[in-house]
Amino acid sequence: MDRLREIETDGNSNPIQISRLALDIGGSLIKLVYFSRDSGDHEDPLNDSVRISNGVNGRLHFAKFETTNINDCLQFISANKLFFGGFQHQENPTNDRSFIKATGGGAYKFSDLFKEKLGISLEKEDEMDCLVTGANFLLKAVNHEAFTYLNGQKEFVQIDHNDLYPYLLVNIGSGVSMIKVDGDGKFERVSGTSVGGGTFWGLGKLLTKCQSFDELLELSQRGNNRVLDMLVGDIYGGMEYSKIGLSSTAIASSFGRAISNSNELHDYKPEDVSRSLLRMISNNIGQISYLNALRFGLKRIFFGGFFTRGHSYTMDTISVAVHFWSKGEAKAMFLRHEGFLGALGAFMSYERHSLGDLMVNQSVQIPVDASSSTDTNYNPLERDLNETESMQCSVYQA
Ligand SMILES: Nc1ncnc2c1ncn2[C@@H]1O[C@H](COP(=O)(O)OP(=O)(O)O)[C@@H](O)[C@H]1O
Ligand SMILES: CC(C)(COP(=O)(O)O)[C@@H](O)C(=O)NCCC(=O)O
Repeated sequence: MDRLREIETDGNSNPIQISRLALDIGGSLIKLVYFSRDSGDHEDPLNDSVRISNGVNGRLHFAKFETTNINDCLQFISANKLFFGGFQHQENPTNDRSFIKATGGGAYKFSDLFKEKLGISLEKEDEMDCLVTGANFLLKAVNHEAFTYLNGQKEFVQIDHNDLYPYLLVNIGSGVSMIKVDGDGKFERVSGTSVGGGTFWGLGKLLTKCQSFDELLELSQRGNNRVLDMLVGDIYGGMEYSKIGLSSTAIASSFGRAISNSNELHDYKPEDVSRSLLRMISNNIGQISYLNALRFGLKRIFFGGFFTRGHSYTMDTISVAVHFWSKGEAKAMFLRHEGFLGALGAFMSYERHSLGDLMVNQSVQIPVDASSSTDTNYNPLERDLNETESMQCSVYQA
């Protein structure tokens, strides 16, 4: 519980003031974004971005919990008094003590629970709207947010604000949503698939008996997909099918090898099962994403959602699929704050609904303590699930 205490004080034991909390309660994970004011001592006189007139300097914090452990999340919010960061209704402050902006299906499902346990109302924001707002904010305001990942090489993408739209946003959460984004608040959900992150975690759990998502991902790193996947060469006697552009090592049928012998599930290593599953789902999402990009002539596809978890094999497979099917025409890009798009969008919706009360400074700096995620060797798997991250920013009176 040290972490809970940590965020109640700054390094000098001054209480940190939390203002504004927003939630994205999804099928698998609850994401929290909240803002804490800097105590004056923390201001950096050399940093313009945290010195905006009327500005309140501070940090945006990010945290997540498994939705099945929602009580831990409630306890976290309560112990840190994060809900005082909600807003009072302007029209009738006595009517409702406070409310918090929340998005995702859980904002509906758990509305009564929040009221009962914390005495706060969840003010619901549309999930797709929040995803787009969060993605646009990150792409425009955060340096080194988007990157490509191919053959183990991570390259940050410089975003040209005047040439950002249109793009395809693919959010891989429990399920997958594909959204054509044409501008701020201008978007259309053009497709989706139920074969997503929940499928990988759910099927993987059943097939490997893994106890956690991280364990399943970690297993995949040690697995070999060729044990279970049927390759073109398996069917064509070691030869390629060059006429239709398939090499002998291309996967002809995911898990197809399991039919060619009398092996039972326990005869396969969980590592190999996890690897084939991750490859199958990532490849499928990459392909469907490309097809949707093709439908609308989009060249840039940004992937968000916590399925990717900054994991090399997942991102590599998605990138290869987009590259292969588009013949190099379309580009897959990933976001460092991958799973927090919806929560950020909900966070930013306070200003829209409170008549321009607050705005987030657009020149967000990545602080030293979050810089591990700009490191090309950054491995989120080495981090604690509920670890809080933060970035320096200003919120100011409009
Ligand atoms: N620690 C974790 N526990 C469970 N699932 C995780 C975890 N980390 C990553 N995931 C993956 O992320 C998916 C959820 O992504 P997210 O964007 O949060 O979607 P949702 O809003 O549906 O919860 C899970 O289905 C799983 O594939
Ligand atoms: C219903 C959802 C928007 C919920 O979002 P999630 O909690 O998965 O992030 C998503 O799971 C989804 O888009 N599913 C795919 C449904 C379909 O288009 O077939």
